Amino acid sequence: MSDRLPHEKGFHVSWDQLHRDARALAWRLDGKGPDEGNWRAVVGITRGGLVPAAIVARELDIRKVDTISVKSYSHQEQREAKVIKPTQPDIMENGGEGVLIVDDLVDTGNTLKLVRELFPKAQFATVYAKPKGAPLVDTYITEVSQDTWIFFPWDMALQYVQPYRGTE
Ligand SMILES: O=P(O)(O)OC[C@H]1O[C@H](OP(=O)(O)OP(=O)(O)O)[C@H](O)[C@@H]1O
Ligand SMILES: Nc1nc2[nH]cnc2c(=O)[nH]1
Ligand SMILES: [Mg+2]
Repeated sequence: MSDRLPHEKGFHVSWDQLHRDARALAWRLDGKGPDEGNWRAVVGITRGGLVPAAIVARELDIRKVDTISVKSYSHQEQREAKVIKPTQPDIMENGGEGVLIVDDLVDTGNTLKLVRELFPKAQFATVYAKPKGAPLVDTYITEVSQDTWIFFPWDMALQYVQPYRGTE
């Protein structure tokens, strides 16, 4: 069992909000790459990093997009982080220098710690960050408290809610 449960609060992110926040991340990273402001590739940490990585790659016109698959959670329970699919070998050259690594969020930092060992010279960016993991990210957009669980649009559906004042 994780010592991170239960989460007191929920932060529910819509597709629209995620798109805005991922664009804001791209805006912040624009022109900051080592080669005349450019990065040589974007790597999304699957699965959560896939959508933000695609948005950042589109905004910054980065055509080389790869993935690294890391699994560390089963629903809200944390397990040991494991790489279950690496990137192409050329992405790892020179410690990942010039590579932008994108994830949806950093929580405890376990996932990024593992990926940073593989890419010590890469730039790390997430859309959201919790305080414990925030020092492991170079750039992020929004910080939420450690006792908040972030719900992404792909984990939610529209549904009816009761009005605050019931009709008895
Ligand atoms: O900072 P940490 O405590 O390591 O947590 C952050 C990681 O947890 C989630 O991934 P998860 O392992 O749930 O897999 P998923 O991206 O496939 O949903 C999230 O997408 C981050 O990658
Ligand atoms: N969806 C989601 N996955 C996570 N993995 C670690 N923390 C979180 C979180 O707050 N939300
Ligand atoms: Mg993930």
